[in-house]
Parts: sequence; structure tokens; C-alpha cells
Amino acid sequence: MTSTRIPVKGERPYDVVIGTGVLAELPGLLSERVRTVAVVRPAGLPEIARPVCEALTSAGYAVVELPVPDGEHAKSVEVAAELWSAFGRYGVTRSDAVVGVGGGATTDLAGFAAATWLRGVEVVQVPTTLLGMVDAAVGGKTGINTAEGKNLVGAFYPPAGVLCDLATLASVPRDDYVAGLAEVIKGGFIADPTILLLVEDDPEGARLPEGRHTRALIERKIQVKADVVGADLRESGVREILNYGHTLAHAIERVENYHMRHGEAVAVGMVYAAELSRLAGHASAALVERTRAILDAVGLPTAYRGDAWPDLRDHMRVDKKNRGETRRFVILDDVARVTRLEDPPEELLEAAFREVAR
Ligand SMILES: NC(=O)c1ccc[n+]([C@@H]2O[C@H](COP(=O)([O-])OP(=O)(O)OC[C@H]3O[C@@H](n4cnc5c(N)ncnc54)[C@H](O)[C@@H]3O)[C@@H](O)[C@H]2O)c1
Ligand SMILES: O=C(O)C(=O)C[C@@H](O)[C@H](O)[C@H](O)COP(=O)(O)O
Ligand SMILES: [Zn+2]
Repeated sequence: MTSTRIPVKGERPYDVVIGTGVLAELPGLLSERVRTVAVVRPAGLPEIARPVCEALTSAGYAVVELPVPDGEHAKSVEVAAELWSAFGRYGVTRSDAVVGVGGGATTDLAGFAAATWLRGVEVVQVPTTLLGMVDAAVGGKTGINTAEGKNLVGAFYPPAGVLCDLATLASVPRDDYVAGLAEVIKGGFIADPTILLLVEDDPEGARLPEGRHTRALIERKIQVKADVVGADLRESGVREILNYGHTLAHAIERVENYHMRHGEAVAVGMVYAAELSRLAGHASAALVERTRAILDAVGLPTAYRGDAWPDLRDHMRVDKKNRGETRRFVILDDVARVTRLEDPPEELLEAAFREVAR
């Protein structure tokens, strides 16, 4: 199958290229002036970066490979500082570029380091997980965690391009792949009901990179993200819909010390958001049941430890959607009808949690 290009509009437009064996298209995503490319990749996965480095070297770039800790361990100020030092040592200038290769954690870090080095050098993202392709690498949200919570330091910094080589998905561990499905399913609930129909039609296939509907699911979710971030890069309005399920999800990740996958936390967070939507009088019980059923069908979690509520409640207070004393939640009226809930009473927040507690 040939490659697909999904344009992302905005003040700095770019393309997301999707296909199998499309690495030859990488140099075309870099600006002509680029000479040195710093490739940021997980330390334990040299094999996923090798073809990327080879493609760049044969196209004439000077390539430096910068291994960083695996997964969420990469998203710290210490690791960002190591990258800044390496960029300095290897002479990464404003006419050079960073390429992030790996899952969403790696591309979030690479994007943040690129956004802050010399106040911004070009970055191209090469996501190698499902979640990275359909969500993290697209849209320009970059960031790291702090002791207080998830992604609390970062920048809105669009990449110059995103290259999704579907061949890389073959080696992604099954649980990491399935975690990425949570963000695909989120796209269905907030904007594209066909995504839900495709997953419901073949939930077993949805769990596989070679599934019948996999390519369609990936392209449709990327289209959802492209449409939203193209209209509102800095999350001053519509972009908030992409945060559906994330208020509780980020609190769970923090409570778990980031030992739970982001996508798994988002799955629980979406059940919570659906229950909140229902209890606030916005969504039907059928929508909540559909949420549970589709997540169950692909093997994602739909419940969380009941005794964690006091900690979760405290962590939700630092959510980025809050404005001063006003707490804000993204909820649904129905599929593809998203709204906001402002300052719900504490009892409502707890009652919704009781519905997901085990
Ligand atoms: N910036 C955004 O808009 C945005 C959106 C969604 C999620 N995120 C962030 O993305 C992160 C989650 O991303 P993720 O689910 O990709 O997790 P991850 O980056 O931790 O990757 C999951 C695991 O897969 C490994 N891996 C990556 N590619 C592989 C491959 N091709 N073969 C084998 N193993 C591979 C990784 O090293 C890691 O161990 C979270 O930090 C989340 O906050 C950001
Ligand atoms: O792109 C967005 O906007 C999102 O909210 C997408 C989320 O899936 C993603 O996890 C994002 O990193 C969360 O952003 P945050 O601002 O809540 O940290
Ligand atoms: Zn997310």
C-alpha cells in the first residue's frame, strides 16, 4: 500500500506521512538548510533507530545518536538537561534538527528538548508505537513530568513533520500496542464514530498491527488529531476535547509513579469521564456501557483501586484545565458531542469514581 499524507494546518503547517517502509521519505521532511541531525531514541532500542540513522546518513546528514532512558523515565528535567548538554557538545545549531524516534515518551522529550534548545530548533518525529503515531507525535504538545505531576513543564512546539513507518509496530510488546488503542478509541468517542464501529466490528483484530481495520483506525485517529490541533494549537478552546479521560488518567499515573501505561490509565479515565457525564445529566447509561464494552473487548482496564480516591482527588487539583479556583472536566453529551463541566460538587466527582472503583 502506498503512503498517505495527512496535512496539519496552522501557523507552521506540516504533514504526517503514514505507510510501511516509508523511511526514504524522512529527509524530505527536514528543511533544506539542515546539516546535523541529533537522533533521540530509547537506550534499549538501538534497532529501531538504526534504519532511521542509515536513511539520514545516506542522504548526506551528519548524524549523532543520543540514547535516553526507556519510556516514561525519559520525561524528566535531568534527562532533558543531558540532551541540552549533548546538543552543545555536538554543535547542534539553529540550522540543524532533532529527530525523535520511539514511543510517545521519547517523542515528548525529544520535542521538548528541541523546543528549548537555542529557543527552538527543528524537530521531526518518527513515532514507533501505536500511541506515538495516533497521538503523541502529532500536534506539538511536548513535555516532561515534575514531582507534582504529569507533563507539567513543556511547550506547544509543532514538528516540521511526522513519519509513521507502520513496519515498526511489529516489535511493539502487545500490552503497549493495546494501550495505544485507548487513544484511538478516545478519538471515536470525541469526534469520529466510525472508529468505534471499526473496533466493535473486530476487537481481536484491533489488538494487532496486522488487523483488518488497523490502517483505517490509525489514519482516522490521526485525522481527528490533525483537525483539532490545526484549529487550536495552544489549547485555548477545541483542543481540550483531546484531553477526554485524562483528568483522572494523569492522577492515576502519578499515584502509580508512572508504572502504569498512559493508555491504560486513559482507558479507566474515559470510563470515569463517561460516568461523570451520566451523573451530571449529560450522557445516557448506554454511552457509559458502550465505553466499558469497547474497552473490555480489546482488553483495556475499566476499573481502578477504590482506596486510592483521596490521593487521586488531590492530584486532579493540579490539572492543566483548571482555571484559578474553577475546576474543569471534559465530558460527553453523546458520541462526538463534547462539552465541559465546570466546578462539579466534590460528591459528584466521588460518586463517579465509586462507579469505576474495584
Ligand atoms: N504529546 C502528546 O500529545 C501526547 C499524547 C498522548 C500521549 N503522550 C505521552 O506518550 C507517552 C506514552 O507513549 P507510549 O505509549 O508510546 O509509551 P512509551 O514511549 O513508554 O513506549 C512504550 C514502550 O514501547 C517501547 N517501544 C517503542 N517503540 C518500540 C518498537 N517499535 N518496538 C519495541 N518496543 C518499542 C518503548 O521503549 C517503551 O518501553 C506518555 O508519556 C504520554 O504522556 C503524549
Ligand atoms: O494533544 C492533546 O491536546 C491531548 O490532550 C492529547 C493527550 O492524549 C495527551 O496525553 C496529552 O499529552 C495530554 O496533555 P496534557 O496537557 O493534559 O498534559
Ligand atoms: Zn493521552
